[in-house]
Amino acid sequence: MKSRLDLEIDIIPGIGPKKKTVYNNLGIKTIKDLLMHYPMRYEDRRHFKKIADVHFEEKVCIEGKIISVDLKKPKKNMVILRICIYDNTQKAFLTVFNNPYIQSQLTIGRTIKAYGTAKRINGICNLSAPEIDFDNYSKKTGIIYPVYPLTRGLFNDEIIKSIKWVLQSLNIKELEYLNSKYRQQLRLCELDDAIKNIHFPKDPLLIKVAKFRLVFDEFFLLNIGLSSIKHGLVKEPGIKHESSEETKSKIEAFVEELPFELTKAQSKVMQEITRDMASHKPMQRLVQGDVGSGKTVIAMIAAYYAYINGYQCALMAPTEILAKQHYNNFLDIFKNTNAEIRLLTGSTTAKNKRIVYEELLNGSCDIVIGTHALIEDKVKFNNLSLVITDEQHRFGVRQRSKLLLKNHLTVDMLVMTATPIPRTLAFILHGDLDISVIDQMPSGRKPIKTFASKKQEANKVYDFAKQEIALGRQIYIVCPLIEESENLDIQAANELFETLSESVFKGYKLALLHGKMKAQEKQEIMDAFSSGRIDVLISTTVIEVGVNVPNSSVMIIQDAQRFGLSQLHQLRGRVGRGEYQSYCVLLYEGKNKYIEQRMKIMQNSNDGFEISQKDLELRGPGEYFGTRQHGLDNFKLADISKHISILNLAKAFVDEVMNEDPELKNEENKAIKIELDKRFNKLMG
Ligand SMILES: Nc1ncnc2c1ncn2[C@@H]1O[C@H](COP(=O)(O)OP(=O)(O)OP(=O)(O)O)[C@@H](O)[C@H]1O
Repeated sequence: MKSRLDLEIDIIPGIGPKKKTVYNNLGIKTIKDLLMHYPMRYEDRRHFKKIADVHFEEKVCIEGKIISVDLKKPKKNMVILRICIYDNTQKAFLTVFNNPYIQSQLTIGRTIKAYGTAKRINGICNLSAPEIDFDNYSKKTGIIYPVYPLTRGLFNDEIIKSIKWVLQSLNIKELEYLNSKYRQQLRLCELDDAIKNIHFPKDPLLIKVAKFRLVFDEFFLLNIGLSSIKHGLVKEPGIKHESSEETKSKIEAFVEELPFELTKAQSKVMQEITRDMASHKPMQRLVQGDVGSGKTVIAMIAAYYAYINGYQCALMAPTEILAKQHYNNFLDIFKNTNAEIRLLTGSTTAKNKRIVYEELLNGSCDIVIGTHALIEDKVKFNNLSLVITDEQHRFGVRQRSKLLLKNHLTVDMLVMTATPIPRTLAFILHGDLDISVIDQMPSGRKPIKTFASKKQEANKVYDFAKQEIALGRQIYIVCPLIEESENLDIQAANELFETLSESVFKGYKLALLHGKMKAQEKQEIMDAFSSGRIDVLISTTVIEVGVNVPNSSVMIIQDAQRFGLSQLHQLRGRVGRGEYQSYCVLLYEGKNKYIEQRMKIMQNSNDGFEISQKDLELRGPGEYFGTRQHGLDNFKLADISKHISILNLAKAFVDEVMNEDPELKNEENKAIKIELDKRFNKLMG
């Protein structure tokens, strides 16, 4: 049976069709939505002050007996009441404009309570347009008063009245979905109490208790939802890769032949992946690592493992440049194997595409590397066992699950991301994946030296860059993305390119790279830069994603104040990839504490995880994660930068419940399942 709480809000007295539309504009359709429209702040109006003790310019509650009322009509349609009250200490004036209701209630000697900002007029306390309580009037004083997000045509008191009606007339106990055993274990209050107290708290402590419960709910439901997706997707058994001694020694030999020794962190992640691939359960693993921590080689080992088992592997990169780069790296590392490796991107000619399609279908191609071109319907595999996506950018969980659903659910899936996010948060963004972390850099890397410099000092920075060029190195100069339009952005890059070619870098080999260039043109420029034929590459943020040119040693970022810290860290990671000491110069403009603080963080830390944690704290989750859907924007109270401990509690509880009862079929979890089905989609946006 449908609960009355699921009914639309127009069952509430006073909400007609017009008001209903106004509420709808706030996203409030049902009674439940209304209950979840939480106050954005509170005014503590519990205590009354004696008029003699009132500080001016403060917001106060006062009460006193009416001793006189003065009525003025300065204009047509304007009535001003000046009510004089006295409380045995002093008198005060309440100035009320155009309020016939109050006017009708005023009798000398009656006690009146008011809340407002106290001003001193002629030495006497005056509250202009105060909120007034008579004994029988809806309370505005003596309470903690909730202040709600509003919209045009809706007043705070209307919301208060509507919510009060719901709390008095309907049974909100039925909202509870966690049994008392769980609540006790988690030290959570009951949901109906949380809702009552978040709206009408008698004590500030009760707001805390209520918030704790409601924040927990948001984290818990999103998380258990993601976890259910994971369990739902892995119902079918997957491909079990052979894990015999022979296979193991083949992998060891492959690793042995790499031009470097794996770091401990890489070895650990390799173990995690090969263990997943050797099991029947389809792998769904995310590899997180700082820029340059060596994720690609991990992908190669996984691909090799699939290959020696006679299966095919597909690697999907976000851009053509990256796909090509991976392709070349794979060709190099696999040169002593017989693996057939192909590239498939948007710019592959129709003829070559047909050939690759054919080879994938008949099984003669072992490893295919490409862009989104790989998920076209025409691409059919002979015996695919491993899909690797190099995300670089964060995809929403939903997009990825779509991608998975469209493809082969039972194949092993490896996701690589170069956007380190705080460990505590990774499971929210990637809650549908198991997570491996490469938390160590290859040895011998010299940490990049970072400097922040005012824009006016750019010429000094360019001189330094020239010294590096003289040593045989190469330089990146990054122009900011101008938010309003990509065209402006390109125009700015063009202008910088023209100016620098004509002035400080006259006689040097400069090139420009931006997002709107044709794929082939971009590729040619990147090839020229990779092979050392260009000294200075001026680019928009295109290069943020994973380009590897070990000879480049200086990264100059223009208008660095416009970038997020994580993005700056990503950009910086384009240098320091080879044997040379590398530098990153942040050219910035503007003077404020916030900018300087950010520049300092970049100078002091080279750790992507730490930087992203700071970035999150400074910018808040909304901006940090951008506009992509991930469920976080839809939290009402939960804030991942503030509520880490509640988040951890929710996560631990999700793990506990899902380990015991992954399909949420047990009696005690049935209500959770119902709540999840109702609320998860809302949380996912
Ligand atoms: N264990 C290692 N020892 C030395 N060099 C390594 C090691 N692992 C990887 N490398 C080298 O480090 C460089 C960066 O590796 P890779 O491109 O895989 O990094 P990444 O983690 O994908 O970085 P990004 O996210 O920035 O693309 C490459 O030139 C690679 O050959």
